[in-house]
Amino acid sequence: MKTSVAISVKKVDFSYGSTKILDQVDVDIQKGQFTVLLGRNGCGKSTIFGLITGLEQYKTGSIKILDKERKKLSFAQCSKIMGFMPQSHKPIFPFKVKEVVLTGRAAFSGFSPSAADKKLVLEALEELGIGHLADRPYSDLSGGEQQLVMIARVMVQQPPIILLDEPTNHLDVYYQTYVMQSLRRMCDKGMTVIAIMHDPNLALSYADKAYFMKDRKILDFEQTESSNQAAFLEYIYNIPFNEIPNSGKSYYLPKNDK
Ligand SMILES: Nc1ncnc2c1ncn2[C@@H]1O[C@H](COP(=O)(O)OP(=O)(O)OP(=O)(O)O)[C@@H](O)[C@H]1O
Repeated sequence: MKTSVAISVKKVDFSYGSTKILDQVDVDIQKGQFTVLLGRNGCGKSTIFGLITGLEQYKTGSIKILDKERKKLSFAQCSKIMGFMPQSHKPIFPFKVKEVVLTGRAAFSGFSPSAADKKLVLEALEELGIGHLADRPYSDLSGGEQQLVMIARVMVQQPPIILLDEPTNHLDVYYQTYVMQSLRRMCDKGMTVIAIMHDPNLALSYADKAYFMKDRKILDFEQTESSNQAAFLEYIYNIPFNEIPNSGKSYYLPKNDK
């Protein structure tokens, strides 16, 4: 039976050596939704992405990508289903931006990119508001510009599922908004996007679904058993928050009683 679930994680444990990072983690990522994953530094967010993308191996439990057990998918199959932007990427050669983005098409076009591949590259750069960078050497760009190029590189793969590890961490407020709106539009067209983020307000403003990690588990922001969501955020981040109503939504700011 076909489901509406893009990624299903069931009862997954994971340790680095003797240090347990995930304990019986369960989460279902819905197709066509913009899902965000937050939590304190070192809580295990990138580790979950590593298990989903195959960079790390799970020994217990199950991870299904579009109904297929991830362990049984080849690298080539995974790269057609999932696009992944890791947290850090080191520029080595001074390739032009458009050439770097074109490498995102490699799984489809090999070493002979077509005119259609090149058109996709320029469209992705325009979609992210960085068309003007197309001919610049990638290694000369600022950290934020490089990050936008890496997002474009994932977009041109046109996979049904995209995983982004901190897509907005180097961006100014303008580009943070630009990227979040762009990811929102991609989900509205049917793509599944999962992003690791650190700013709860930015994440909650655009996402359909928010999960937070704490104590080796994943918790659903909507199904918190805390008395309210500010209390839930206090539990996650170990600092008190104020809930600030704003145009029918809530913002959460750390309390500053000074
Ligand atoms: N290859 C590794 N070997 C040993 N420990 C690791 C390894 N990778 C990560 N860890 C540890 O596992 C824990 C979870 O790391 P992970 O990168 O998943 O956290 P994170 O939630 O993504 O953190 P951040 O928000 O800081 O990026 C951390 O304590 C980290 O030090």
